[in-house]
Amino acid sequence: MLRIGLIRERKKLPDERVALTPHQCRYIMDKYPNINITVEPSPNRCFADAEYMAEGITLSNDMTDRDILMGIKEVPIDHLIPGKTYFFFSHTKKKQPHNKDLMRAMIEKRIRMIDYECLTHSDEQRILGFGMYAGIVGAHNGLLTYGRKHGLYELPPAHKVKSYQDLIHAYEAIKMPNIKIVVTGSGKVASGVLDVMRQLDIEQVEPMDYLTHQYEYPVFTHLKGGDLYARKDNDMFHRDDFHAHPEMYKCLFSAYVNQTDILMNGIYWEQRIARLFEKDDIKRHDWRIRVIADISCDVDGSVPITYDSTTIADPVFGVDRNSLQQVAPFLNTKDTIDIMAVDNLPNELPCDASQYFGVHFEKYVLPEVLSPNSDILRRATICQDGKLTKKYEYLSDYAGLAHQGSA
Ligand SMILES: NC(=O)c1ccc[n+]([C@@H]2O[C@H](COP(=O)([O-])OP(=O)(O)OC[C@H]3O[C@@H](n4cnc5c(N)ncnc54)[C@H](O)[C@@H]3O)[C@@H](O)[C@H]2O)c1
Repeated sequence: MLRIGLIRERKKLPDERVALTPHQCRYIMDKYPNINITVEPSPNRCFADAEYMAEGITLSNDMTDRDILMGIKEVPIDHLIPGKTYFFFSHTKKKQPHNKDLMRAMIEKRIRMIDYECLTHSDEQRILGFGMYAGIVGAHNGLLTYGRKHGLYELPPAHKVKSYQDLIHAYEAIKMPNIKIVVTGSGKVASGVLDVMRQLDIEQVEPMDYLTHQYEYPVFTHLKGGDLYARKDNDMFHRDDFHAHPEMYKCLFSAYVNQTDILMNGIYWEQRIARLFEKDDIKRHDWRIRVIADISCDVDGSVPITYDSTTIADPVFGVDRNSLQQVAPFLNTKDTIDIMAVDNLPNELPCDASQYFGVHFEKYVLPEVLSPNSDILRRATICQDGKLTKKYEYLSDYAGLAHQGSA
């Protein structure tokens, strides 16, 4: 029997998401009679304890008999049960300073840590994530902000509705003005943004048409790697070369700033990659962008006027184009740009996001959990038996292990 426990989220601002919905727990227990799932009660989860009970799932505050414990965000150190296998987003693989103590505690408590973020197919594509819902909510927030800034239409905030379906319903009552939108990125975030574009019947056009035509209806163009970057020496784009040597590439976004009303940014970004524009560019007399939904949300990153991340409660700030200073949002003037930079977007639609996550866990990860020798789990295991695994030995200093043999 494999005993799984769904643990309660305990971060200061508790997350409402959960790895498996009540219905998914029931489905898994019916499909695999050798799996038993118990749920730790929680007052904050988007599915009530009673919904798990209604599916015949046991609730318990005692998780010590479980083989595998599944959460979403970092588990507080004093709640880590020694020797257990945990699945959650540990945010340790980039040596994030705020999780150094957690990393050390996991080693000390001989935890087997399997990080959702590190679960990949053999081509390195991630198996699990909430990017799709970050894209959906981020695009929605961007459109909401544009409507409010210009007094054109009102949309309900995503966290005030029950599901994405309710947002889609709200779109039926909106006639979008003939604006132009750029969508950047090629991952799960971008697919979420594209879904919202489709739901609103916003027409997709090719980048060249976008740059050279004006339309009587709303349009968007989708800029992927080759549309956004070119090698400085020969103007070419090769994906693998770009990933290996991003500093050799220049960004081509400048051509779009005088043709775009909303930028929906969903790119992967790191310091070596050129920004989409520089701060002073927003002073350009032909600058047209009024709203930026910075879903990537790298502070001072690809969007240099993302001065800070924002919250679900207070999602938007303005930036004055002349002073470059932060100002109030929703001012109906050409002199300001509104930035939406919420860093936990999927939490605005926690039930839908959890459902999406659980489906992928059940399809692609659970069979691996049941297999005696899973490469997928091996690659995603950061530590076990008091040691880092070979792939993560580069975390030795961070984990407080001066020099170790691999687990
Ligand atoms: N604001 C939020 O709440 C929120 C939520 C989820 C994700 N995000 C952010 O959005 C961004 C995009 O996320 P996603 O889920 O679409 O990512 P993803 O993993 O689905 O896609 C990343 C894409 O970037 C490309 N890429 C370019 N250079 C790369 C490199 N050096 N290494 C790896 N991939 C590279 C990949 O080919 C891939 O297509 C990320 O920065 C992520 O942190 C924000």
